[in-house]
Amino acid sequence: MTNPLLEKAESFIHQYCQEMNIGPAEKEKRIEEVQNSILTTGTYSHTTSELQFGARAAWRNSNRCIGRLFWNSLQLFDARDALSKEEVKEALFNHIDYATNDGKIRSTVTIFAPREKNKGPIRIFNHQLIRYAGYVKENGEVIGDPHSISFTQFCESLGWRGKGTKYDVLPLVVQLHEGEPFYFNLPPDMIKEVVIKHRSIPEIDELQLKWYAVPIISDMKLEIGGIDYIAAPFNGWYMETEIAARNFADEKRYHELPSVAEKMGLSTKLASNLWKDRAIIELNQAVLDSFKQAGVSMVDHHTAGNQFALFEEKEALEGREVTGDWSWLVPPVSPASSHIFHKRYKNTWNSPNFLYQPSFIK
Ligand code: HEM
Ligand SMILES: N=C(Nc1cccc(CNC[C@@H]2CCCN2)c1)c1cccs1
Repeated sequence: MTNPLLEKAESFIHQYCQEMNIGPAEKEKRIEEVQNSILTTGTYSHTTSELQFGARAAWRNSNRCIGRLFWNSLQLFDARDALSKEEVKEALFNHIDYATNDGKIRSTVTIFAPREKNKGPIRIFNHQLIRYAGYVKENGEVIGDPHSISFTQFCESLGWRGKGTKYDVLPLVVQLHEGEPFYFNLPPDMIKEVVIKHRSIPEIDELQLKWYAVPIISDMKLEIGGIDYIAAPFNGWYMETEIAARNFADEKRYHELPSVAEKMGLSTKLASNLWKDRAIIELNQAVLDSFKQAGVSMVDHHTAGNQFALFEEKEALEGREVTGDWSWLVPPVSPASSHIFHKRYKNTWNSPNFLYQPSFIK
């Protein structure tokens, strides 16, 4: 009778030992340790070194990520012993502080305890550690980020109240061992934000747009060698198109293109005026300039594409095939100007990896 966890564990240890140049004797010893643990306790625990390699390999295997060139420089915080509210809060604050690094962003992952037997582990309910609230007013008007409406309502059901502005930072919501979810606000001075201004179109500044500096995904599961780390927040830095061509531009997000076009003095009457395209380009330019001016790390979509090409070359030298999800890898601005557009990628899913997990909101 094959034990699925045993197979995944052995396969991961083989990969770890191969890539870390660990000899056969030490490998066999570790394999035996893991086998015994699984057979006696039903699970096993990673060494910190295995955890660090596993998280880096998971980033390297993330098919939808254009930023993978730097996979081997991911910083790990091992928070598997953080089991109380205070310790979890401390670990999350430490992540935000360390990653932000006053704007010189450091790619970081914090890994909390995995599911142990029946003890449900820690679960973070936020999509990202820093995210703006979304509200629907009586008259149906939406304030803030529409993408956050349901989570904002959930926070309010826990007793949280926002100011009701366009940029209210949501609280962190955590559940410990299947207990009642609890929330806590982030100290405002911990959250770095960038006000968006344009170098040569000052009218755009009048829109008073801003965005937070560090994207920290907190709702994905990190799977390593058959172990599911369901709380493993990770961050990199933004590619400008994410903010300027999606978060601000999508009709179902901040829907700012008509206002940007109007500030630019463009007529929005005819689609063939390409007013949307002109607005998107100037918004991308403003986001890039503002982040640079603020000393906050960010990559433009051309540089990111070139870095991805380098990643592909390096992987080929290592004898690894790059897997990818073309539809996510191509940037949403000038896609055909990127080499990615003209290539195909196998979208096979390798382990370790980051995966979606069922959202908690009922
Ligand atoms: C260092 C700078 C980084 C940049 C510029 C970058 C860029 C991106 C972009 C633009 C996306 C598409 C997001 C979207 O369209 O919503 C993405 C997806 C992704 N990235 Fe990266 N990334 C970086 C670092 C990281 C790190 C450190 C990790 C994990 C350790 C990571 C894991 C992922 C994953 C798992 C996805 C897919 C998310 C999903 O399926 O929803 N990335 N990345
Ligand atoms: N630059 C980043 N962007 C990013 C990466 C993964 C996932 C996401 C969020 N994707 C979902 C959003 C929300 C709707 C459509 N896009 C953003 C990073 C976030 C964390 C590490 S890198």
